[in-house]
Amino acid sequence: MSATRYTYLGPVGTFTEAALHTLPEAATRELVPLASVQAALDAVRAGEAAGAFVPIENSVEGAVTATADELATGAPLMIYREVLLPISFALLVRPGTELADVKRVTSHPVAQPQVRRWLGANLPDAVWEAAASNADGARLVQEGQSDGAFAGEFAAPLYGLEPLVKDIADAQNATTRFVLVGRPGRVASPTGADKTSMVVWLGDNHPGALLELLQEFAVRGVNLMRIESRPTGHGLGNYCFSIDCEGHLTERRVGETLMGLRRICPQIRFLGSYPRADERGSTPRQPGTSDEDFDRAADWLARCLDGRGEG
Ligand SMILES: O=C(O)C(=O)Cc1ccccc1
Repeated sequence: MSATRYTYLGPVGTFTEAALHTLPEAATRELVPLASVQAALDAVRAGEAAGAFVPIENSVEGAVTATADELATGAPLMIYREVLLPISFALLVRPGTELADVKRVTSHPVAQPQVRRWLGANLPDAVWEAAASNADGARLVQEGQSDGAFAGEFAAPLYGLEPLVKDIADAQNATTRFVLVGRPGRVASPTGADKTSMVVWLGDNHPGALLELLQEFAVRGVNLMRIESRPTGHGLGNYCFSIDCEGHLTERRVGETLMGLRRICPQIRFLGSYPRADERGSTPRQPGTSDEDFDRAADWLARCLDGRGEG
């Protein structure tokens, strides 16, 4: 086991690698590119690496399903950090290629919806093929298996390619979220601007089941940041919910929410509390939801037992 090794979605030149380098500790780690999210996570599960850095969510396409599903149902892992990276693509080609020569293009599937309109307008007849990552697409172009790769401009020199078109992004401000994942361990102390992730399974299918789940957050003033349904794989209509909320597990309102979910749901997986990467502060606290409010209520309850519950 290497305590200093981080795996990531490779090969070299992915956006994932660029995002990883924004973490200060990356400078002192052995960074190992692997061919898939699964391989990166499995290396952590096997104890061959201390962390895996992988994409999890995109502001245009939504969940990176390979990551979301692995975290929900694979052997347990936890999220320790997140990084947000604005993404714009360059069309990377072999030197000398002109736009008219580009018949086949490639990218990671999550990138395709971000360049779809550009493709329709500029290369309507080109065939798009999936690559294991955007940098792997660049490698496919280098090897002649494709003519153009949508990837970071920074990947071009790594694969002997040139950016034929730069700044391709159907949606302005497209952002991808990446996470550093490790084996389950101690949750880092709260920073004051934290996020908590979990996966929750609903029990029997009855009217209001999802509402009951959401109420656990609402009554404690916990703001949801993301909720996404994912099929459980056990037949049509069977879903679990991948949820991010504001706050840290050590906050009473968050802890009590998770306990509430634990009581009403057949299964819940805590995925970590970690510093949120966006600079926006938490939404204003609802009255009656601070740690002090919870403590005062607990004190009052104890006093009730002694007949001192008034006031
Ligand atoms: O990191 C990469 O290059 C990837 O292939 C994952 C990805 C896909 C789409 C946008 C950002 C990152």
